[in-house]
Amino acid sequence: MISITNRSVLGRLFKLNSAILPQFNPSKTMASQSDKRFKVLVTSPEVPKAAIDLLKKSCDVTICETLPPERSEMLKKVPGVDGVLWGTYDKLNDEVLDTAGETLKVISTMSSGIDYVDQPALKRRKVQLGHTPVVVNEPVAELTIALMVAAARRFHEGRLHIENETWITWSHKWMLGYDIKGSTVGIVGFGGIGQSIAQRLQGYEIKELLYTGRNEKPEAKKYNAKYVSFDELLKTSDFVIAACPLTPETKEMFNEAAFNKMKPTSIFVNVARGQIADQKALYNALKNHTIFAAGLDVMTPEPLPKDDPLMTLPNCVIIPHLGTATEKATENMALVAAHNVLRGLAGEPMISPAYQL
Ligand SMILES: O=C(O)C(=O)CO
Repeated sequence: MISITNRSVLGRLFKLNSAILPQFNPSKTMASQSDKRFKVLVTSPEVPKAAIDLLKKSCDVTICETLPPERSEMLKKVPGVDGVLWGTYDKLNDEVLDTAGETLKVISTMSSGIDYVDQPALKRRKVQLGHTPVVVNEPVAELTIALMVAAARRFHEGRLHIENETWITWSHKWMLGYDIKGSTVGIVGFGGIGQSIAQRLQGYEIKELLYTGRNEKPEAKKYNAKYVSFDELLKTSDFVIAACPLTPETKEMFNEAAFNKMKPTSIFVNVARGQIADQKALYNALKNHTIFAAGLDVMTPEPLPKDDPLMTLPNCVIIPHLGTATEKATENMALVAAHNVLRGLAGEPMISPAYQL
C-alpha cells in the first residue's frame, strides 16, 4: 500500500470539495502505508503542480514534456508504469495499453467525459479507470447559463452588426431576443451537470423545468423538475439543453426530426459533446429558422475549422470547448485524477471510478 502524506494538498482538496466528495476520507488513505513507490506517468506538462506534487510524495513520477503533447513521447514513456494520469483527450486504446505492458493497473483521465477511452480494452486487461465528474459540474453549468443568454440575446449577431457598421439605434424592433425568466427549460441528461444547471436556474424565475434521460431521478424533486419524454421536451421547451454523456444511444439524437419538433423560437444549447447533434441538421435548422438560435461549447470536429458552415450563422454562438476552462476547475480535476490514481494503486476505492472491475 502507498502513503499519501501531502496534508496541505489533501486538506485543500478536502476543504474545497467536502460537500461534493463525501466519500473522500484522507485518514483512511494515509493509514495504508508501505515502502513501495509506484511508477506513474503524467501525460501532459500542463497538469497543475498541486497534483504532480501530490503524486510525487509517494510515487516516482515521469511527466511528458512536449507541447502540444506528442503521442510518440507518451508511448516512449509509458512502458513499465503502474499508473497513468491521462492529462489529454488523446485516444486511450489498445496501442497505449499494449505499449505500457502488464505493470499498468490504474489510469485516471482529467475529464468527466471519457468517450475517447476504449473502456472494453481497459476492462479486458483489468485496468482500473477513474475520471473527474462532480468537480466539472459547476463550471460547465455556469457556462451553460452564459450560452443560454448569449444565444437568446443574439450576442454573436450583435457583434457582427458592430463589425459591419449596421448597428441601428432608431428601432424598437431591432435585435429582439428572448428572456430566460418565464421560459420553459428542458435539460437532456439530468446527471451532475444537468442538476447543477437546474440549481443555477433557481434564481431565474423560469416557468417550468423539464428533463429527460434514461431514468427518472429522485433529485429532480429538489429542483421542481418534471420528467418527460424527449419528444415532449423538444415540443414544449423554450431552451433545450444537451448535458448528457455521448453514448451509442445519444449519438446524433438531435437530428433533423428532433429539430423539426422544436419551436421556431427555441434555443438549443450543447455543453455535452458535438456528436450529440447531427451538425448538418443543426446548421439547416438554424439557417432555415426552424429554431431561433444555438449556443455551442462543443462541436464536431474540435477544433472546428474556421470555414465550417456553422461559422457563417449569425444565430449560432460558438465557443471553443471552454466548459471546464477555469483555474479552479482545472486544479480540482487534476487533484481528483491524482487521488484516483493513488487510491487505485493503494487498492482503495477511487474518488470517481468510471466502472467497477
Ligand atoms: O470534462 C469533460 O469531459 C469536458 O468536456 C469538459 O468540458
